[in-house]
Amino acid sequence: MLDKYNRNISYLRISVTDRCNLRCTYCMPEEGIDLIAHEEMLSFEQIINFVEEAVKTGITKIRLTGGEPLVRKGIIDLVRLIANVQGVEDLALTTNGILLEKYAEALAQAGLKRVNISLDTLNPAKYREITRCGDINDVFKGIDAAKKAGLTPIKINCVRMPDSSETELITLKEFCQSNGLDLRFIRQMDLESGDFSIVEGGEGGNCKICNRIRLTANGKVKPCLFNNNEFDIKKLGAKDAIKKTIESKPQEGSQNKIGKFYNIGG
Ligand SMILES: Nc1nc2c(ncn2[C@@H]2O[C@H](COP(=O)(O)OP(=O)(O)OP(=O)(O)O)[C@@H](O)[C@H]2O)c(=O)[nH]1
Ligand SMILES: C[S@@+](CC[C@H](N)C(=O)[O-])C[C@H]1O[C@@H](n2cnc3c(N)ncnc32)[C@H](O)[C@@H]1O
Ligand code: SF4
Ligand code: SF4
Repeated sequence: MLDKYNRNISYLRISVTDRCNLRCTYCMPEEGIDLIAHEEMLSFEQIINFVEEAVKTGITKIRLTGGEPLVRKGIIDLVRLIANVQGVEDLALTTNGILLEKYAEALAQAGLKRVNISLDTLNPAKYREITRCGDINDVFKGIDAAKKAGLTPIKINCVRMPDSSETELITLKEFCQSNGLDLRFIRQMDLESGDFSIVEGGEGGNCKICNRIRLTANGKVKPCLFNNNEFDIKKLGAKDAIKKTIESKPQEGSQNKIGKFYNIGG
């Protein structure tokens, strides 16, 4: 469906959970977050119903994200259900990679096409510092498993932090080149100030061609990462919520406070 600026809204990001097995310093506080209550989380049935309605309005590309999508119970079944919805052409997932070794093959079998993996450094100690608890070897094993399962092309998302050294980033670049991975640097966004001037990140940073909407884990549809507008599918129904979301999609990102990434499927 075209929005009022003639952009073709074809990309849906679904946050399947706000839970995560890491605590990246730029994303969430060490003590964790106020979690969405279990009974508030969308069921698979509600998600599939939403996807079916979304496809009718022209969505063809779906990305599962979170939180960490691989900690959602039954994620393989959810992938299979979404992959089977007619009209879904590209089904991808963004992950920290920790659980990929365990799930990559099953995800591919279920119909997932590709993964983007977050990795900000190759230094194990720095990795643990950034994620507060992660073992980088799990990510390496996850990358290998994703390659073997054919979840390609694999994009590596690296958030550039003020203290990222050039040497460190060059090492990561070389690692990606020699392993057939596409590396993308993402500028760290200030989640508190919502400073829009630092927005970057794939095509996501270009509002003029922005083609996406997002669904939160508790059923709010959002037109923009930087806009507080949201439409509740539990109140409005999926069809109406999608329509209202597309109608309200801003051309430029709003200056409002950015929502928390783990909540809105950053
Ligand atoms: N400005 C803006 N940035 C976004 C948006 N969505 C994601 N990003 C940024 O893009 C980064 C990478 O997101 P991914 O989950 O890998 O998704 P993607 O870039 O759409 O993935 P591809 O389809 O593979 O290009 C995120 O970490 C954010 O920094 C958005 O809607 N707006
Ligand atoms: C919120 S995570 C969800 C998916 C998964 N847990 C992961 O880390 O890939 C999606 C992306 O958002 C990025 N991200 C989180 N907080 C950010 C911030 N403050 N600025 C820029 N990117 C951020 C992460 O690096 C990751 O690539
Ligand atoms: S960036 Fe991803 S892995 Fe890191 S805390 Fe946020 S949701 Fe978890
Ligand atoms: S800031 Fe909003 S309008 Fe701009 S690219 Fe991101 S989601 Fe689209």
